Amino acid sequence: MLYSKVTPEQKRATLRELLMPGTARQFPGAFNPLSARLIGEKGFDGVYISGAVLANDLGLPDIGLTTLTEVALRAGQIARMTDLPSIVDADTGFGEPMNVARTIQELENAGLAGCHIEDQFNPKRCGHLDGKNVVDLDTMVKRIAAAADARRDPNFLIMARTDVRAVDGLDVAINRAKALVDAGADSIFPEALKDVAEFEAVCNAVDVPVLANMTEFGKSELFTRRQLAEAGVAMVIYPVTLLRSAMGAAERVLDAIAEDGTQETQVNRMLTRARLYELVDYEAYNRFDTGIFNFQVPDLDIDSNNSNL
Ligand SMILES: C[C@](O)(C(=O)O)[C@H](CC(=O)O)C(=O)O
Ligand SMILES: [Mg+2]
Repeated sequence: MLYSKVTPEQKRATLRELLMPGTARQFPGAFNPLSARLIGEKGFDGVYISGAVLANDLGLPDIGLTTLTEVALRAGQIARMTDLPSIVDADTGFGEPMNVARTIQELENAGLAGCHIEDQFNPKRCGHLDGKNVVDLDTMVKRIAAAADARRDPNFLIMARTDVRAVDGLDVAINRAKALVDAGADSIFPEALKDVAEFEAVCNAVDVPVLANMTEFGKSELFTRRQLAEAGVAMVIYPVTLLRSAMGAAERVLDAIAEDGTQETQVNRMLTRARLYELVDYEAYNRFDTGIFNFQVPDLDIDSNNSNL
C-alpha cells in the first residue's frame, strides 16, 4: 500500500551490489509510477527513468527542454512506487558544474539511486540521432567531478555518459571513459556503440560497471542480455520500450473506436479491471479502511457534561 518501504539508502546499497561486470542487469524504462510497479512485479533488477520519455510524455521532443524541477519531481514519483533502485537520465546535468552539483542533491532528495550525466552540448539530441555535439573533455571532467563531490550518500551512483563515439570514434570514446572514471564516475554509459565488440572493448578498458542502451530504432542492434553479459556489460536499459508499446496500443484502440464505433474488439488485449486493481494494491486499502473504521462507537454520556455541545 502507498509507497515503497525500502529507503533510498537501501536501494542505493542494493544497486552497488547488483552492478557487477558481466551480469547485464536489466532496467526497463518506466513511463509512469504504475509501470515501475509492473517492472518490479515481473522480477527485473531496477527501473530506468528516461529523459526522452519524460519529455515525450509532456508532448515535447527530447532536446533539453525539461527542467531539473520537472525531472526530479517525476523521477521521484516513479522511484517511490517501487522497491527497486531507480536510475534517472539527468541529461547534461542542467547547466554548469555548480548546477550539476545541485542536480545531484535534488535527485538524492527525490529518492533516486543514481543518474547519468552526458557530455553533449545544449540543446542536446537523442544519442542515436546524427548531428550531436559534445563538449571538450575538460568541460565534461568538471561536470563529473562536481557531481561526485556534491553527493551526500556515497552509494548514489554517478554514471558518466559519453556520446563521443558517434562523433570521434571508439578510441576517443574509450580514452574519455577512462578520464571520466578518474574524475569520479562510478559507471560508464557509452552511447550509440556499433556492435558487441565495441561494448567488449569499453568493458575491458574500464574497471567500473558499463551500461548498454538497447533503445529501438537507434544505431545499436538490439543485442540479447546473454550477448551483452558475455561482452562484460553490467547493466542494460530499455529506455523508451514501454512508452512505445503503450502508445502503440493506444493508437490501435483509438483506430478501432473510430472505425468500428466501439472498442469491443480490443478489450481482450487490455489490462482487466481486476489486474489494474491488483497493481494498485486496492485490496490493501480496503483492509486498512476496515481496520480503522469498523469500530464500535462507545456510548457517550453527552447529556450530563456536554450540554452545550
Ligand atoms: C537513453 C536516452 O537518453 C533516453 O532519454 O532515454 C535516449 C533514448 C532514445 O532516444 O531512444 C538516447 O539518447 O539514447
Ligand atoms: Mg536521454
